[in-house]
Amino acid sequence: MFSPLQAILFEPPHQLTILDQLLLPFETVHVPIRNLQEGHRAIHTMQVRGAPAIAIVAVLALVVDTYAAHHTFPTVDSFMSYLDKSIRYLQTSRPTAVNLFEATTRLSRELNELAYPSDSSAPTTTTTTTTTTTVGQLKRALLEYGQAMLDRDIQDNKHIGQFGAEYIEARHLDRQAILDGLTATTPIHNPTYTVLTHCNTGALATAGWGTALGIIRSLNFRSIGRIHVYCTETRPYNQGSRLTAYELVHDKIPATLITDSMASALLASRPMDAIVVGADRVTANGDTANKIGTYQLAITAQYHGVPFIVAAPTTSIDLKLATGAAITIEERPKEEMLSIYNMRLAAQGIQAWNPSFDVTPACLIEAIVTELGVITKNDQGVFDIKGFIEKHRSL
Ligand SMILES: CSC[C@H]1O[C@H](OP(=O)(O)O)[C@H](O)[C@@H]1O
Repeated sequence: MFSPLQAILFEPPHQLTILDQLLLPFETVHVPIRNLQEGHRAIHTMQVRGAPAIAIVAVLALVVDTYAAHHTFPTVDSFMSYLDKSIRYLQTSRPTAVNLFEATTRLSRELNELAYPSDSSAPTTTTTTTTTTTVGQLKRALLEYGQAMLDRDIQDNKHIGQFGAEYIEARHLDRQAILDGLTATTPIHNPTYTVLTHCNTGALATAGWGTALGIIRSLNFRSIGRIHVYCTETRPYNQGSRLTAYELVHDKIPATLITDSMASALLASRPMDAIVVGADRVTANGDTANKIGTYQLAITAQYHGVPFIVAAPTTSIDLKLATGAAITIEERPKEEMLSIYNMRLAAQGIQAWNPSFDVTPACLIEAIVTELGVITKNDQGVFDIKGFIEKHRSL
């Protein structure tokens, strides 16, 4: 049974259904995903979107496809060959978010290790019994991998929410104390936290709770009645006005919608505890690809002395890329910018540039909130993301 903010419903092993986000908030329509092609199309057309959500839908589309009654695999090799071809196809759906690539690459590695165990490490014995993996075991492993992605994402987001809320509370006291000349330990009674967010990074972009919006949810839970959220429209897909506003109203979190062009004027007009955004791909140095408009929010945050915080599960971190210069930025059809709901918004004949993401350099980012904790810059003023992950994964 779908809940109102649920983007993905998986009823293993055969049924995957998504909420068609192109129609929100005006219509609630659930769409079955029965095979790879339908999964690829749902991601490519942005019926489902959000870096974590598209990775989960891609893998679960592969699950329901391989479990389809008509789909038989006579040998392990035939299954693995189909898996490899399917993963390459799914990876063509959208290029910028790393989550889909990370999830499917890890899936391929794990299933190959299962299908073709390397016995080279096995001790030599006089009588060897080789246990061959069956297609059924591989399909089961694929199903469990997809289910684990759903479960892990929600847990990651709850941790991100907790770490991020605590960080903003601490910064609020620090900032308030500085503003009032008080010591950082001076209790500030009845603080009101004001945060600005961009795009949609909530339950609709993930398996639940959300990343940047997950931080806002956690902050709201801890400070009921003492938070006000500003969200940008996020043209041209309007993730903010259509999806984030929808989630904030659903959760009864006090919030105000602004146009993208109002952000600097907003920061100039009132105190802002933080700008909190999501991420599609964070590179090893902390450069972050996120929804178009994020970069200019980071610039205005810097100018106004407002903490700029990125919320990113480690599944959105790409340590293979040294900097953001190497990130592929998706360009969407210009028609998505020139019209809305089939209504033309611009003069006929005008050209349009429609990049779906931009890259915010690490120098404009104060903190990266992950499920392992908050990454801040070291004494050299840079992020050591690899070192942070290795340290916290070993704990
Ligand atoms: C936790 S969602 C991360 C990221 O994905 C969104 O992009 P899109 O709506 O195009 O899939 C946006 O950039 C969010 O910040």
